[in-house]
Formats: sequence, structure tokens, C-alpha cells
Amino acid sequence: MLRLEVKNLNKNFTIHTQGGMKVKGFENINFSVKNGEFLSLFGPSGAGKSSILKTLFRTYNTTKGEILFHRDNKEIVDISKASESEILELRHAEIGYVSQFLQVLPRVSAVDVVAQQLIFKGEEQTSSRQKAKEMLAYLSIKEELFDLSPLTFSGGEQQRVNIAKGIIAPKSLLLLDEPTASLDKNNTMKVVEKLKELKKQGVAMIGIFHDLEAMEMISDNIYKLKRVN
Ligand SMILES: Nc1ncnc2c1ncn2[C@@H]1O[C@H](COP(=O)(O)OP(=O)(O)OP(=O)(O)O)[C@@H](O)[C@H]1O
Repeated sequence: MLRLEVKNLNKNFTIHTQGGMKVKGFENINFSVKNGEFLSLFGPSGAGKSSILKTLFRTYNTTKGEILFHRDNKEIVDISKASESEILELRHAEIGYVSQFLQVLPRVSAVDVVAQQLIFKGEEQTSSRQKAKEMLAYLSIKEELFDLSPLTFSGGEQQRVNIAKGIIAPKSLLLLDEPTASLDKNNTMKVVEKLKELKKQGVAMIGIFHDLEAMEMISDNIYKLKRVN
């Protein structure tokens, strides 16, 4: 079943500090993703990969084109034209975004950062924390760090906490912007294994990987972009 259809999507940036100068983000993007499928965006630096993901999540507005999201209730919403409140509802319930960087409040422990995602979905606290610990351990976070704020963790540790947070309670569509950028091979492969489990659960995913082996292992389809400028 289809989850997302992107039709003739274009994005220009207007640089207001440069007298309204236009910069091309990307143009004529067309793809679709089904439930349980992983689509990778691939292309040179500056081709527009991150900007596409941000446009799908509506962090950026669309210049031209359609982003048709098929909701769990079978309704179809055009993300490029939906109201702010519809977008907030979609982000809350159906679309997740995992960036390279962890953003958390100070003084919340790594376990709680991850467990909160399950608690938001209505799962009970004790089992949520237990599952969060298992996910952190799987991603090689040392147990002595579990109860500390991840703000003091290394770059790679923060990224693993971020992935744990992003995938423990997956929504129907998951957007992944270089989630393994600063991970070693072993941890990258562990993340790939987890993403394969999500595919089996029917989660549709669109991702950017700089590790080509990881990209080949996880992708059902690869959308190749050329530099537009
Ligand atoms: N917020 C922004 N304001 C202005 N221009 C932007 C903005 N975000 C991206 N761009 C421009 O859009 C183009 C595509 O950038 P984007 O970051 O999407 O590329 P990318 O393929 O993800 O590159 P990389 O692989 O280096 O991360 C670039 O020319 C960039 O300068």
C-alpha cells in the first residue's frame, strides 16, 4: 500500500539578505514509497537531499509540486498545502524525522529521552524504560551512561541515543537524514538491522546514507539526484 507520493517537487530558496536572490534547492523530484519500503536519496553534495527531507516534513515550504501522504485512516493529505495544525497532527502521530543531531532538554537522562517516546504513545513507564535500556544497550551505549544527560556524551554516542529515540516507537513514515554519519561500521550495521525490523513492521522510510554499503543493504529503491546549480 502506498504511503507517500512526491510529484514534480521543486524548491527555490529566496535569500532575503541578498536582495531576494534565488537559490535552487532541487527540481522535478518524483518518487513514491510503499509501507515497509526503504527509499534512499543519493547524489552529490548540494544536490538537495536534506532539503527534500525537510520539505517532506514541512520544515521547508514547497515552491512547486505535490507531497501526497496516505494517512492511516486512508485519507490523502498534500503536505505541501496542509494547514499548520494538520502538520502538527501528522508529526505527532504519523511522520517521524531523525536528524544527525540529538536535541534534548538538559537534565533528562538518556533512558528517559528514549523511554518518553513510548510513554507518549501510551505505554506504561516501567516497560518503556526497560525497552529503552535494551535499545541503548543494543546500540552499544555503556550502562554507566544510561542515567546521565546525553548532552555530555561523545558525538557518536549522542547520535546513537538519537537513533534509539527515533526508532523505538516508529511512526508510519520515518525520514532519516544521515542517521549513521558519525558511527563506526559495527554500529552502522546494528542500525541497519533495526531499520530492517521496522520495514518488516510496515514502516515506510526515506533516508540519506553516506555509507554506501549500508545504503545498498537497507534500500529497496535508490533515487538518484544530480546537482541542480
Ligand atoms: N535554508 C537554506 N537557505 C538557502 N539555501 C539553502 C538552504 N538549505 C539548503 N540550501 C541550498 O540548497 C541546495 C541543496 O542543499 P542540501 O543541503 O539539500 O544538499 P544535500 O544534497 O543534502 O548536500 P550534502 O550531501 O552536502 O548534505 C544547496 O545549494 C544549498 O546551498
